[in-house]
Amino acid sequence: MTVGTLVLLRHGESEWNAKNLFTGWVDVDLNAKGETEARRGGELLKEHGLLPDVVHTSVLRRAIRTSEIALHTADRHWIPVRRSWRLNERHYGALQGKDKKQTLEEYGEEQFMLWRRSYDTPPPPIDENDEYSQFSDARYANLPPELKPRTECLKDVLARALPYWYDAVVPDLLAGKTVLVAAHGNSLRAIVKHLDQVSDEAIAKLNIPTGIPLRYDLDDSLHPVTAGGQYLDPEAAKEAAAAVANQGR
Ligand SMILES: O=C(O)[C@@H](CO)OP(=O)(O)O
Repeated sequence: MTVGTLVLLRHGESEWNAKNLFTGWVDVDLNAKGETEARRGGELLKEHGLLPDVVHTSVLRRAIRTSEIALHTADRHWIPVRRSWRLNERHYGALQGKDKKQTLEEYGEEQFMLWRRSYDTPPPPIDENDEYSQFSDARYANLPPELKPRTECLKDVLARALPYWYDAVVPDLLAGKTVLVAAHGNSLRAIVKHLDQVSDEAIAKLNIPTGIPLRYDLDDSLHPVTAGGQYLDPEAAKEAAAAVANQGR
């Protein structure tokens, strides 16, 4: 059996990444740098001959637009698209809209990093009527209330992403396709944790840079041939991942 190739792509820099605000499910757009990163992502796909047959995205603008720009650049704008809230960024609860530096100063390093990177400590829940709540957003109208998050830790993200992974992404991989998944820092960390069987402790140290495609070749059991996959621009990925790790400082 030939298993297809998986390409993970975190959206380019968003308006709120640049302002250093916790974002989560808030539907902010890419900024100009993010659009450039998305184009570069598409060029890398083209240069490496890694041309997606199908794309899966979250229902958030920054991932959708990144995939569109990258695919347009790679001349693959015509491939089938599927979207799911299950690929959304982690819901950041009451931290959505808050400044990362101020939050670090107010709560201290330990609490800040527990909220940002621990596997199972969610931030405080958001109030349904908060200006940054998505409780009444039309795109989630058909979700039963118990599935609509008020906050999420990475463990929650993995639990809601896995049904989509197995129902929608895996069948494409098993059909031998090159599958692009355009999503977010923390939803991609959850998928990487699952693929590479990263421990709950080690996942805290893993950061995904914006706009650089991460290639995974998988064996018949869907285990990565190379642990951690391969960034199409490894040098840029290393530098950009360190910058993500240092946000708030
Ligand atoms: O704000 C967010 O939604 C995420 C991704 O930008 O931030 P962090 O890297 O702090 O988890």
